[in-house]
Amino acid sequence: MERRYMPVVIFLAAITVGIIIMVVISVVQNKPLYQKYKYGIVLDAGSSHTSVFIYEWPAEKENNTGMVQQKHTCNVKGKGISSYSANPQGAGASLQECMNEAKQKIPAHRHPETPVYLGATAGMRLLRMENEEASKKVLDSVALSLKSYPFSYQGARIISGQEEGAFGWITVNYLSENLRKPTGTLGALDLGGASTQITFVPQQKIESSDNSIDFRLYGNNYHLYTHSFLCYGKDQALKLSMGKKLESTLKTDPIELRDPCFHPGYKVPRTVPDVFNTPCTKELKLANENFLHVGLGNWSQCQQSIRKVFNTSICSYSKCSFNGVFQPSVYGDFGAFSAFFFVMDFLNLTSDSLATTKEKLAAYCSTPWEKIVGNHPKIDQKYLSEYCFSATYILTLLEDGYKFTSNNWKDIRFIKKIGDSDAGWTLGYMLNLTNMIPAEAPDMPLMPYGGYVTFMFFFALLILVLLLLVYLYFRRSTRTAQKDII
Ligand SMILES: Nc1ccn([C@@H]2O[C@H](COP(=O)(O)OP(=O)(O)O)[C@@H](O)[C@H]2O)c(=O)n1
Ligand SMILES: [Ca+2]
Repeated sequence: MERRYMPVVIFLAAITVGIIIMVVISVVQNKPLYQKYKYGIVLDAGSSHTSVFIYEWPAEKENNTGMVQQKHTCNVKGKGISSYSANPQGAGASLQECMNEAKQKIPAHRHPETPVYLGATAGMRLLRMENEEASKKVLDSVALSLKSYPFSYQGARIISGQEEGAFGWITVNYLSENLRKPTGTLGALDLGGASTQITFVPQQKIESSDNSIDFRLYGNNYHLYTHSFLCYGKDQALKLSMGKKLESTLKTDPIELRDPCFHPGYKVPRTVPDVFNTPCTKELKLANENFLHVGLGNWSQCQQSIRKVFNTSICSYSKCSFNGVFQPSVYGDFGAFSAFFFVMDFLNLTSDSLATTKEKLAAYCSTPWEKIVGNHPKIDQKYLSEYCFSATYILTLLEDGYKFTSNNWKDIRFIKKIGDSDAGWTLGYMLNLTNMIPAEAPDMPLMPYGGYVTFMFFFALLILVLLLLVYLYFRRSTRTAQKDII
């Protein structure tokens, strides 16, 4: 190589090394430490069963929207904790299997800093109404059990219906990444076994303070309408509805409850206290008698009978849903989860118009019980027998109760999960209690990380090319100058 080229080679090499060092440093300096995850555990102690949710999020990004994800769920075997009122120790013991699983799923060095919350919903609200002492014992028992694990125990309590509704709303909007954008939010419809919640941002004024809840999240104010109807979860609603029918048939002998919400050919002996063993039906008199529950399979009669559990004749506000509860007109899109999803998904009714949904459901309800059992031999007959009632209840609640119409029926999305995380109140509850949703928007870097590295690389490359061009230009002009001199 000619000697005179040496400075150019050294010059280019130095620039190349410089660029490499610059890019490497920017990558190392700004690389998010994705391997550092934090964890949180929430137990959803529902009326029918308890589920344990494990959430995880990258440690450095905990205040960004959409970063917390569901890592694992575990369904506790057996019924909900409220079913242990006669044997409170059993409630705590029932959690052991899932909590041991949580110990396996979360890295041991994170255990002491991992918060554990238990929130009990409508089943425990009902038990507290019925027998406060027993509900305390059950909560003490689950608390004692949770404290025996190496996690950071943060409490076991009965959450209010407003919390249940509002945190369900936060969950679905956090997961859909609606909270930092100017786009609208998603209303939340949650159907449990013992209560049901409706939560959305209304267009009209909220006339009752009980139904109003305000949040400031990521710099935006949200003024939410929420209501939780105790006794209007699908299992308690079935008791309400059967109770009403029983009242009018108890005089007949032999007692036969001819029920349009059950399939033709369905015939099951039951006892009257089975239906009246809840505070939801307490005003109805209790008689220790047996009756035969007989299915008729008539959808429109079923809907008529269900309408009787909604009192729409009283309202002291400008408008009401039912039972004198204020509700502004439903507005915007809604996510309908938990039993709304389970029931409608089982019947393949999640994507039809309201009219088609009714037609299909009417055909399903009138299908003989024998045929239904034949089509689903593996499903527990208790659950299988209730789908006609449950779906008819869902339609009646949404249409007659909440006042959805055939026009805005399509705005209801029946969902189980958003991404990998279940829709439900638990995620919102944890985000709130760990202060993971800041009131003000956190400062964001100018551009996303990947964009930043790419930008740095191409900018450095551009400088290199420019320098090279400048060098070549000067070399040529020097040569021309030298020629001119010669
Ligand atoms: N795979 C599943 C799980 C639950 N479910 C029902 O979903 C409801 C869940 O209610 P829950 O136990 O959360 O009760 P609440 O305390 O929320 O009222 C119950 O009626 C269950 O029977 C279902 O239909 N299918
Ligand atoms: Ca629930």
